[in-house]
Amino acid sequence: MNELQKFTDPYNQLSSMVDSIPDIMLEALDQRRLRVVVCANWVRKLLADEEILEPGTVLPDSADTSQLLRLAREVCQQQQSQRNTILQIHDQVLVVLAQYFAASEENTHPLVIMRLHDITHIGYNETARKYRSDFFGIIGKSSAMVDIFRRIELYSKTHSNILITGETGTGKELVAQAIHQLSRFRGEFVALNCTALSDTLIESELFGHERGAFTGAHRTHRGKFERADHGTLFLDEIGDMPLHTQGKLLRVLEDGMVERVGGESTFPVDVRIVAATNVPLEQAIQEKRFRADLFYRLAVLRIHIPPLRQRREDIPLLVRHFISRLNQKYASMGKRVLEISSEAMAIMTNYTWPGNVRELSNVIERIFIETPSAVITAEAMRSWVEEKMRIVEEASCRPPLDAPRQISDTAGLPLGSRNIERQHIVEALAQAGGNKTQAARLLGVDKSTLYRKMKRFAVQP
Ligand SMILES: Nc1ncnc2c1ncn2[C@@H]1O[C@H](COP(=O)(O)OP(=O)(O)OP(=O)(O)O)[C@@H](O)[C@H]1O
Repeated sequence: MNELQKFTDPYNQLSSMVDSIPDIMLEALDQRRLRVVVCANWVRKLLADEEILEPGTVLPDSADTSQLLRLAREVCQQQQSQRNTILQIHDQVLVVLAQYFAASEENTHPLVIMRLHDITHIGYNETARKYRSDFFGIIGKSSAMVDIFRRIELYSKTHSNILITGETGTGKELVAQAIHQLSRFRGEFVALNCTALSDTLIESELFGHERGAFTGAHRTHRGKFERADHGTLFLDEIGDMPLHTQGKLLRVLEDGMVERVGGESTFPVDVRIVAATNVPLEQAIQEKRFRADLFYRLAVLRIHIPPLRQRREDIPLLVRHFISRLNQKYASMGKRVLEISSEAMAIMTNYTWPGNVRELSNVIERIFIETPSAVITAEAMRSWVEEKMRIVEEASCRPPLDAPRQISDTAGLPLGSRNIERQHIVEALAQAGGNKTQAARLLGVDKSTLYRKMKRFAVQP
C-alpha cells in the first residue's frame, strides 16, 4: 500500500457513511493537528494551497488562517458536526457541511469530512449591483461591505443566533439593527452592553427580577429577554459577560425559558440573539474567561466587519454621508459645507482611523464646525493633523510603555500605534480632570468603550 492509498483507505471504509466523495477529509491526530486524507483538486485551487493540502500532510498550526481549515479545526475541537456554514472564499460563496466521525474500529483517529456546495450562482455576482452603497443606513461600497450586506439579508431570514466581530466603531450595532429590521421578528430590538454593568446588575437586567429579590428591588422588573420577546436581543461586548451569567444565558438559549432573579417560575421566550465583540472570543475561551459551549451557541452565523483602514474606498462615501447629515443638523444655524477638497479627502483616506467610523464621524463634525467656509480644505484640517502629529511625537519621545496585556482593537498595527491609543486615553483623562464621561466625549467613544480600553491598556482611573 503506497502512502496515498494508506491515507485514502479510511475513506473507502467510510464510504457507507458519506453519500459521495468528500471534498476534504481530514484525520484528527489530536485536538489541533489535522492530517489531510483527501482533498479535491478544485478545493486546492480554491485555497491556492496545493502543498498544504497534499494528502498525507499534517497541517501546520498556521494553516487555520483559511476559513475552511479553521472550520475543520473547530469541528474537531468541538467534536461536533456543523451544517450549513456559509463561507466566502475569494469570489465563491460556499455552503459547507462538516461532519465529525469519532475514532472507531475502522478509523483509529477521528475524522472531519467536509462537503462543499458552491452557491455563488445564487446571486453573489449580482450582489454588488443589487446593494446600493447605503444599506439600511450602513454606508459602504467596498467588497467587504457588499459581502456584509449580502450576509445581513441572508442571515436575517433565519432564526439562528449571529455573532458580529470587529474593532470598536466599525458599525456592529448598526449591522445588528439592519438584521432585525430585515427579519421576520416583529418584536423589539433591545440592546444590552455587557461591559457597562456590574456582575449582579447584569443578571437582573437580562432576566429581570421579582420584587424583594435583593435589597433595593422595590418593584418587579422586566428583563431584556422579556422585552425582546419575538424580537432581537443585541448583546454588545459579550466577551465581558461574567462566567456565571454566561452559564445562565446558555440555559435560556437551550431551553427557551427565562426565570427572573428571585423568581420561582419560568416562562418561555422567543428571542434571536445577535452578539457582538471586539475581542477575539477564541482567546477568551482559551483563558477560560468565556464558555466554549456558549460561544458555539452564539456563533452559529458570523459577520466580521473589517476595520476602516482595510476598506479605504469606503472613506470618501462616509465623509460625504456625514457632511450631508451635518448640513441637516446645523441647517438652522445657517452652516453648510458643499465641498471637500481632494487634498483634504486624501488626508482622511490615508489616516489609520483606530476608532474606525465613529472616530471619522466625530472628526468630520469637529472640522465641519471649525471650517468657516463652505469648502473643507486641507488647511481646515490643520489643527486636527497637528494635534495627531504632536501626540505621535510625544509618544515616540517617551520611554516605551508596557505592552498592553490584551490587544485586539489595534492588533496588526505597530506597537507604537497601540501606545498612541493608550496615550490618547491618558491625555483625554488628564484634560477632563479624571471625568470619564467627558474624557469619552473628547475621544469620540462611548463610556463603556473607554472603560474597556482603560482596563485593556492598564490605564489607572
Ligand atoms: N458603515 C457605516 N455607515 C454609516 N455609519 C456608520 C457605519 N459604521 C459605523 N457607523 C456609525 O459609527 C458609530 C459607531 O457605530 P456602532 O456603534 O454600530 O459601532 P460598534 O462597532 O458597535 O462600536 P463599539 O464596539 O464601540 O460598541 C455610529 O454612530 C454608527 O452610526
